[in-house]
Order: sequence, then C-alpha cells, then structure tokens
Amino acid sequence: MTSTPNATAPSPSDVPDVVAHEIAVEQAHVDRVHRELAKATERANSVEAEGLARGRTDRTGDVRDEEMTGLFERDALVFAAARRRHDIENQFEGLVFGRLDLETPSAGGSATRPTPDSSLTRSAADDPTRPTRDGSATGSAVDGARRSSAADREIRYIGRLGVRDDDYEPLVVDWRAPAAAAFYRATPVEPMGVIRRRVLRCRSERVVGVEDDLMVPEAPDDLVIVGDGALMAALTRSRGTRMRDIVATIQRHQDEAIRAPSRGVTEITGGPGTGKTVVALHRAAYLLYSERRRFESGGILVVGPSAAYTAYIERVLPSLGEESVALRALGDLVDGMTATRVDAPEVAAVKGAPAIRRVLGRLAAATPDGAPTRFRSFVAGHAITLDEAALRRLRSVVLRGTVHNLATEAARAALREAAWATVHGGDREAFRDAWDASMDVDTFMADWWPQLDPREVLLRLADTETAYAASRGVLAHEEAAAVARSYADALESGAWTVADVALVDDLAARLGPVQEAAAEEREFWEIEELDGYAAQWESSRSPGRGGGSVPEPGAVRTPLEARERLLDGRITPPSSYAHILVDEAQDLSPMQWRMVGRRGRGASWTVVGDAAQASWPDAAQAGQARLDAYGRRGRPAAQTGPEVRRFHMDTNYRNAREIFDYARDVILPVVPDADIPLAVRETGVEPEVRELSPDVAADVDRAVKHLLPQVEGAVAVITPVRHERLVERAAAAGGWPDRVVVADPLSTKGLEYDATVVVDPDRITAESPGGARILYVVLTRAAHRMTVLREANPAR
Ligand SMILES: Nc1ncnc2c1ncn2[C@@H]1O[C@H](COP(=O)(O)OP(=O)(O)OP(=O)(O)O)[C@@H](O)[C@H]1O
Repeated sequence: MTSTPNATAPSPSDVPDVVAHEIAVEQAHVDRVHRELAKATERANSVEAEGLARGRTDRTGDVRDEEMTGLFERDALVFAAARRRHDIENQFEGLVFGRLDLETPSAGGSATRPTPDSSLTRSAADDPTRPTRDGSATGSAVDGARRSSAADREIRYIGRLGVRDDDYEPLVVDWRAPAAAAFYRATPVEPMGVIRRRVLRCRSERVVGVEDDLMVPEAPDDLVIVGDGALMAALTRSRGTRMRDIVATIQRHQDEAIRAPSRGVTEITGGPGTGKTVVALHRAAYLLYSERRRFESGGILVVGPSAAYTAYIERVLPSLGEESVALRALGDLVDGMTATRVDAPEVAAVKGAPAIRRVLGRLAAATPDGAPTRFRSFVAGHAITLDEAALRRLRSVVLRGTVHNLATEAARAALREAAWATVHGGDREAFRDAWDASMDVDTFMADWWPQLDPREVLLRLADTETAYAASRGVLAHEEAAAVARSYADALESGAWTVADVALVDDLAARLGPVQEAAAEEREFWEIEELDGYAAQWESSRSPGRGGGSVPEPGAVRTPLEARERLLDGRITPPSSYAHILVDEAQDLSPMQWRMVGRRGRGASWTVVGDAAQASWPDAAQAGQARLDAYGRRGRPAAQTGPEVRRFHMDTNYRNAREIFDYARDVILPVVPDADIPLAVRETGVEPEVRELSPDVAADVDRAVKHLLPQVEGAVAVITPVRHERLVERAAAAGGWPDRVVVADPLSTKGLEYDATVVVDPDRITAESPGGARILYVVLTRAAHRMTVLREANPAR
C-alpha cells in the first residue's frame, strides 16, 4: 500500500529535510508519552498488588474516570513487567506506532463520520503539546497557516496501550480501543473521517521513520505526506528467530477477524503466509482487552503444533503487553508429560483415529497387571473364597458407576458384599467390622485395585499379546503389532511421542485422577512397583523388537531409567479455559481434538488452518471430532452447533511471489482446490533449483554459503530423515553461523525464515504423513530466497 501522490508531496530535493522534520515532530510526542508512562509505572510499582487488583474490571461497559486511572496504571505495570521479563526491546516497533489526522465532525465539506469513541480524541488546536516545525512541544509557537487548518482536525495517536496525562487526557489510544479502529479500517474508499494515517517506525523510544497513507483525494496544505507505505516496509525486512507483532500494519480484513465477537467459534482460513497465526494472536490480545475480567480469570489457551512453534510465537503477546495467555504445543498439553518424538506416519494414523478409543476402553477396564485372580481369607471366622470370574464381575459392576481411581472404596464395599453373600448365617455388623479391620483385605485391595497411572496403562500395549487382545476386532493385526512396537520403543528410549499424549489424556479421563497414597504407604509400594517395572520390561522384550525410531546417540538407557523417565512427574486433571485458540488446526487428529476439547468445555474458540497444508489424512473424521470439541453435543437438539463465524485471508504476506509460484505449482496438481493466496511482494529472484550430487553434505554446505550473504536473518536447511545425518555433518564441518538451523519438515509448520535450503523434495513427500501437502508447507517457509536441491533421479 503506497501513498497517493498529491499536492503536498515534497519535491525530491526537500525529502530528507521534510522527513527529518516530521520525525522530530513525532519524537516530541513520543518523548512526552514516555515521560507519562514512566510516572505511571512508578506509581503502579509502588502499589503493585493493589494496582493489579484495581485494574480487574470489565471494560465492556462505560468506564469511569477513576477506573480509567486504575486501568492505565495496571496496563503500565503489566507493560513494564513484560518488557523487563523479555528482551523485547528490539522485537517491536515502539510504544507509539500510529497517528491519525482526522476531520472533526463539525468541519464542513468532507465525508467525515463521527468516530466511535470521540471521548478519547482531541483536536489538534486543543493540544498544548502540538509540535511545531522544529519539533518542540509548545502550542504557542504554532504558525498561523497550520493553526487555521489544523483547528478543524483531530490528532489521535495509537499505541500498544492507552496513556493519559495528569488531567487524564488521552495522549495515546490503545490499539484495541474502538477509537483506534479507524487506524486499521480507513481506506480511500471509506476514509472514516481520516485524512492521513501515519505509521511511526520506532527503535525502542526513538522515532526512526514515518510512513503515510493519504485517505482523501487531496491533502490540506499543511499536511505533509511522506514514505512508501508501512506495509511494504514491514514485509521486506529480515525475519528474526521470533515472530513479531504486526500491530502497526494490521490490514482491514485482518482487523475484522481480530475484533470479531468473542462468543461461539471464529474460524480463520487462508493459504500459507496469509497472517492467520499473527492475526489469531492479536485476537487473543484483543479479547483480553475487551473482556478482561472474563478472559484473564477464565484463561486463554493457544495450542500449536510443536515446541519450536511455541518458541517462535512466544514474544508476540508480551510485546502487546499481554502475559496471561497459556501457549502449549500438542505434545505438551497434558500436565506432567512432554513428548519429544513423533511416530512413523502409519502408527500416528492408528493412534490418532477414534477407533483407538475402544482399545483404551478395554485397557482401562482390564484387570491391572499383577492383580490376584482369587480372594481367600478368614474374616470373622468365615472362610471366604471369591474366584476369578466373581472378581471380574465385581470389577465391571463397580466401573459402571464411576472411574477406577475414585472407586477404591466402592470396590472394597462391593467385595465385602460379595463375600457376605457367600456366608451362611452370622452377624452382618460383626462381619463388616472384621472386614474393615482385615489386613488380608488391605493387602488384597492394594494389588487388586491399585491406583492406576494412565501412562502405565498405556505402556501395557508394549506387550504384543496384550496389544492383540485389547485391539481384537478394532485394529488389523499388523496395526496392533506396530502399536506394540512403538511402546517397546518408548520403553527403550524413555520418550513419548506427540500422538501418545492424547491417548494418555483419554485414559486419564477414563481412570480419573490418581489419588495420593498416605506417605508411609507410598514409600513401601513405590519400591515394589519399580521392581515390577523392570521384570515386566524384560519379559515383554523379544528378539527383533524395537525397530522404528532409534534412540538419540548417547541416550541409551537402562530399562529402569527409561521407564522412570516415561513416568516422571504427575498427570494432573486438565485445566479449563474460557477461550481456546487452535493454530494449524488442519493437522489435529480426532484424538487430539478430544484432548483439546476437554480443556474447553463451554469455551469460545478461534480456530486457524489451511486444509492444503494438512498432515492428518482423514479430513471428514477430524471435522466431526472438531465439531464435538466445540461442544455440539451439549446443545439443544434443534441447534446443530455453536455460532460459527468465518474469515478468509487471501493475501500472502510472507513469500516473495517467485517463491510462492514454485510452491503453488507443486500443490495444485495434488490438491486442485487448494486455497491459493495472492503473494504481494516481488524480489526479482527466482528460487534456485540444483541437482544433488552423491556428496550431499558438500551440496548443502555450498547452498547455505551461497545464501548467507543474500539475507540478514534466519536460514533453514529443511531435510528429510534420510539425509539428516549428512546435513548435520555439513553443519558441523561448515562452521555455519547461529542463524542457520537444520529442521525436519514437520517441525517447520507455522515457522518462517529469510531463506531456506530444501533438501530432496521428493524424499520429503515420500517420508511425510501428509505427502505433497507437507512439501507444500516446506516450500512456503522462505520469505526472500529459496534453494531446492533435487535428486537427479528421484526413483533411485
Ligand atoms: N498486516 C501485516 N503486516 C506485516 N506483516 C504481516 C501482516 N500480516 C501478516 N504479516 C506477516 O506475514 C508472515 C506470515 O504470517 P503468519 O505466519 O501469521 O501466516 P500464516 O497464515 O499463519 O502462515 P502458514 O499457514 O503458512 O503458517 C509473518 O511474518 C507475519 O508477520
């Protein structure tokens, strides 16, 4: 978006002076804002706890002045804290980033409409800080020509938070306030009273540039228009290792999604690089602002595909002054468990599909490992015997009414009643007392009805016979065998896979939370259990097991260590959230949707995705699970689902057009209806396609070194597993700088780099669960440059 040429555009020879002057003008205002902010931060720091409490008010209604002061101090405090906690100074463009020059509603002759929140605006003539041409902030020095035309205008500054002066007059309007909407929504076709929109480029507290957009056909004489437009400047710059906020350059269609109402479901779709993620994150900040009480106390959860993704986006919300959002990767969603591996595609498909729930149901209801198959004891002088069938019956009756881990007392009572039924005659009360005091019963119960950790229950599938039995009639023989092998791998490597997390969550819901044993009991049975683990592991191993993923070098563990790592920490019941934001939603398996849904009963949702980038193969199955997670079942029969509003993004802001064209040609033959956005930026440099020689490491090293001088920011070498070792060797030998990373295809989801080297694209397609769709993801990660290294003969 570039500025419209007009009568007030300076001549080329004047440009540096004019720009310097305009920068000085803005600097004066920014300095004043920072002085006020420093005062407010000091005030807020001195009453930190009180300040936070004071700020807890719902901003949807009218806000009184004294409340506003509390809010401002709270915001100042949170903002300062965010800046302290994270080194975000260089990640964002400054506290004040925008300025609107607006027609006042009273000014005649223009199509101005009143702004939505005029209480937060002031006219330029009223502004005692209105800068002069030399940038000083005294109203008395303003020259006459400016005064006469400026009197009809309002100046409104937009920033990351609202800042007021000592008289509570607004110096900056929070970007999320209704009064800031015109900054994002005004266009020359619908100017909304805006004459000039100005973006201030700042480095920390210094204004380093201004970029203007003129919204009316002709600007007033005293209003200078400079710059080439802020959006292009933002898009051409180098990408760091962290995503940046886009608060200064949010586009109108993005703003509509950001400010959509919170209730129900908001779905944001669009092709690669269309800003879906960044828009969703700004939406989280907007929801916190517009309904702070609800969302700060109820919580907002952002779910992304990987830990690399959460690390990539983690600074966006703090840079907007918002700290209270939980960011979780799918492999981290269950408290007490972290996944560090992924399954082979065919195993991930079995673990992610709804059918596995029947297998888990059987495991949860099965007699625990090592449980006795017969009860025999003397109680109150009676010889009691309950055989295996009776015990099995009892177990299933007890589990009909409750979950295993909460049913110990019920099971003990049911056992007692079954025992009493075998007694002919006697005193029932005396029997009950003797039963309750019986050590035999205590010992039996500890083994027959132990507390069950869902992870241990899942690991029973490492035993092939157990896996076959639990999956009879549900999984094919070879599927059950592959699942068993994957848990044997887990017991060898000590690491869970991302798909396992959803299965543990399902089992945790079936079994209920593990009840803490009293300290003295705990010491005793923990030792017993560990002995049991080792024995079980040894007995479950058989020759030829453990194929698939190889433990990391140096990570060979004893069976006991590996099992301890798998069972480290405690699985706690899921937290629940008021709003859930799911990114890369096209990749969630049905089991993962169920896991996310457990955290959002009654939540509103923002769901972001692009079907053409999907790694989960069965879209219909996942779609149903997604609807279930939204809470369709909880609705009256007449309603088919929650309110869903949809936003579609169709401009690719990431990839240079040349790079995206290459990716488009890969995906269209495979997914003819792929959502293809329009790439708005050109570099004039086509992707470089080279042939791989037998010396892959040398090829990769050459490609990296060729790219490094061309870009300032991050470079990724994206490689299939087959070439991973060679690429790592090249990295070690080549002395690549830190800004070069080696990544596997799946872990690049949602990320971006200045440049990429894509190694062996055909192999990436062959190895990936989503095939060409994953290659499409890989080919759309580079903003400025891409080199593709292809096999000369892919069939080899
Ligand atoms: N209005 C904007 N101003 C500046 N940069 C923008 C704007 N919108 C998007 N971008 C940039 O475009 C890039 C792509 O955005 P983002 O990662 O959110 O896209 P996406 O749709 O989630 O992509 P994908 O689906 O491929 O992961 C980011 O660098 C983002 O900052």
